[in-house]
Amino acid sequence: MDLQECLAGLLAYTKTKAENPLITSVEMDSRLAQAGTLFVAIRGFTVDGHHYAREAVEKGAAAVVAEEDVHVDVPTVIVSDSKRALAQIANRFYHSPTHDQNIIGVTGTNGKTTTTHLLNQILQDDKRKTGLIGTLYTQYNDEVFEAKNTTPESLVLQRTFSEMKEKGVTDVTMEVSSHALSLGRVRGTEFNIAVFTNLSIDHLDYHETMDDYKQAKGQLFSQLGNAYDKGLKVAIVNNDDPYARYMMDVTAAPVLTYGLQDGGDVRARDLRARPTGTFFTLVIGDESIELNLKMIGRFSVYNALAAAAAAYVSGVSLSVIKQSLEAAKPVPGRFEPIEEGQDFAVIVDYAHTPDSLDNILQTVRELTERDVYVIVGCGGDRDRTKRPEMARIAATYADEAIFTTDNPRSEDPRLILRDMEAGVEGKPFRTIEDRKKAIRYAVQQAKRKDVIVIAGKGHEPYQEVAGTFHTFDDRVEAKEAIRDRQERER
Ligand SMILES: CC(=O)N[C@H]1[C@@H](OP(=O)(O)OP(=O)(O)OC[C@H]2O[C@@H](n3ccc(=O)[nH]c3=O)[C@H](O)[C@@H]2O)O[C@H](CO)[C@@H](O)[C@@H]1O[C@H](C)C(=O)N[C@@H](C)C(=O)N[C@H](CCC(=O)O)C(=O)O
Ligand SMILES: Nc1ncnc2c1ncn2[C@@H]1O[C@H](COP(=O)(O)OP(=O)(O)OP(=O)(O)O)[C@@H](O)[C@H]1O
Ligand SMILES: N[C@H](CCC[C@H](N)C(=O)O)C(=O)O
Ligand SMILES: [Mg+2]
Repeated sequence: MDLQECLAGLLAYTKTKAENPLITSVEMDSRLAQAGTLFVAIRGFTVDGHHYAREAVEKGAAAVVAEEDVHVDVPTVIVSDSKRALAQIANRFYHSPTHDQNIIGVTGTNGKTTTTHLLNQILQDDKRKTGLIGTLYTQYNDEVFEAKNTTPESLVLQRTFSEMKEKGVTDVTMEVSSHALSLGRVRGTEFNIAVFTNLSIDHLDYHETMDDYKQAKGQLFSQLGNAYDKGLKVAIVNNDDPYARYMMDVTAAPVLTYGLQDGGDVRARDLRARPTGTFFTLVIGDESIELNLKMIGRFSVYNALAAAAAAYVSGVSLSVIKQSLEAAKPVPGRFEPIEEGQDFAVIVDYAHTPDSLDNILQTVRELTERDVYVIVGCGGDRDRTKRPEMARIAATYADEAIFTTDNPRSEDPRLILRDMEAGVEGKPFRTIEDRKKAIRYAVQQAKRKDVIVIAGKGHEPYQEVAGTFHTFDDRVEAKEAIRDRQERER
């Protein structure tokens, strides 16, 4: 494709040279530039891509897109917003890959990874060729690719859709983070279905107010638009969430609601929670079917309903939805039980927001009368308002709350712990800064049938401390601690 064709979607720009070179790749990172690359300079949070334009040209870039003249020997296309231009160029360069795929975007504070996994599984069980993009990985065609972000930058995203399309993928389920929406990463992605899970406190370091956070999430629904050029477009909204009304108001697409209260289009009737699973009647319009979920907790029912609703509007039958949800395996690091033959329970979970912690601890409390140990920390360089809240919730539900380090990143772990401790009034807690020791302590103390919840890091295989990623996996640590205890008791 030549430069002019790449630029066809842009309404206004100026060019420093008239030449029209052949473009063989589009890159936003100078380190990836090669002969024939169109390099797009982005002003980032850390550095300014404009400073790397010269390096890109030295590596062979045939043209540059930038917000100002970068004084290089190849044509420079000057635009007012290079990030917006990148999304349009990427979409053009990869031939609008999402135009003829079924694209389902899931947004919300909690439950995106779980819901997308359930939905991807249902679509696979319906014999579709599926793609999955999210926090854990990008997955299609039996291949798994590492994910840097929950929702990748527009360029990577369009490239991924295009590769998926080449491999015959028809249905793509993806997590859409609020960062992605606010930073324009999904511009150019043509969604058929947008799903809203819930909204609660998180990322207030980035969004500053809940209103701003809500508006970012809302963009997925306004982006659905009212155009029917791509066939079906549906907004699927959790009716029981206080922000549901907003998501419905900002979309012109038809809305399907779900929830546990009466009145939702998709709902769970006669819910029965058991330690082994959750039983309910799945009702969609005037159809209904009995469901035995292996997952526990009301929050799991919400995720199952969201996945069922999106599968249903994608044309999957209720019987396939039932079979798939009943067989669903736990998502790595989400309420994942650790079994090493011990006589107490250990659960690793990714709850790193007040709402998610509240949900899982409430679930655990409902299931046991025995002692509950909660090990939790809070991430550094992230929303500080979460810290006292998460500590308060842990201390409220736990018989023994143990505060520890999560990913301190550039912050002093002791100061993060002080922020947490400030949220606890009149309830006992213990602080063990070293996460390994915190896990070992709880494993050592637990009596028969007690429950240990290790929250906040789920699937993460590392601890990020002052710019270094140290190998650390809660699941591995828990197993080792249990084995050591068993060894000692033998
Ligand atoms: C705050 C934020 O969102 N940062 C994202 C941003 O990085 P940045 O702005 O710091 O980029 P930068 O390093 O300043 O680089 C600017 C430009 O210069 C270019 N460059 C840089 C160096 C060089 O030698 N040559 C060069 O060309 C870069 O390629 C880039 O185009 O752009 C990068 C590329 O797309 C992202 O990977 C990165 O996400 C970082 C890793 C991150 O932590 N993001 C978090 C906040 C995030 O987005 N999280 C959400 C999930 C949150 C949730 O739901 O819980 C997510 O979707 O992942
Ligand atoms: N529907 C839900 N409502 C509230 N909490 C939930 C829900 N589903 C899962 N959780 C809790 O939130 C945690 C994170 O779940 P999940 O990874 O599915 O969410 P996410 O939205 O993808 O999170 P992230 O934005 O960090 O990627 C789980 O480990 C669990 O504790
Ligand atoms: N996507 C979330 C993950 C948080 C996970 C938690 N372990 C932490 O480090 O705070 C974030 O980047 O805010
Ligand atoms: Mg996720």
